[in-house]
Amino acid sequence: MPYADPLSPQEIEQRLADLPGWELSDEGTTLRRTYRLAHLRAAILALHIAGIQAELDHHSDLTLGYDTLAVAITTHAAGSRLTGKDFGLAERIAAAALAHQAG
Ligand SMILES: C[C@H](O)[C@H](O)[C@H]1CNC2=NC(N)=NC(=O)C2=N1
Repeated sequence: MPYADPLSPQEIEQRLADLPGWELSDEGTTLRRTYRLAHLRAAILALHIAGIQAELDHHSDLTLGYDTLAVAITTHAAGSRLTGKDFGLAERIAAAALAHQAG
């Protein structure tokens, strides 16, 4: 049984509409958003995200910058395509970022 099934382009557009500030990259195979916040606060948000990912057993690539935290999500087990798991994780990250007042 696959880890999760890839979403259709229509499903991706519908779910993306509920994630303001997030965009598709890599030919529609990856969800991305860069949050801007002070370095230490970005690191704390990354720690919060790591906890969510452990809970969901689904993981983003996080890049901590000087005053940014960049998030990239795809489902490796689906051949690096977008699945419902990616959007579920992105929705949880968006809620966490709001709580951390990340812009
Ligand atoms: C065994 C475990 O469920 C898998 O390795 C999971 C963990 N987290 C994952 N995260 C992501 N983004 N893609 C995966 O394919 C994936 N696989």
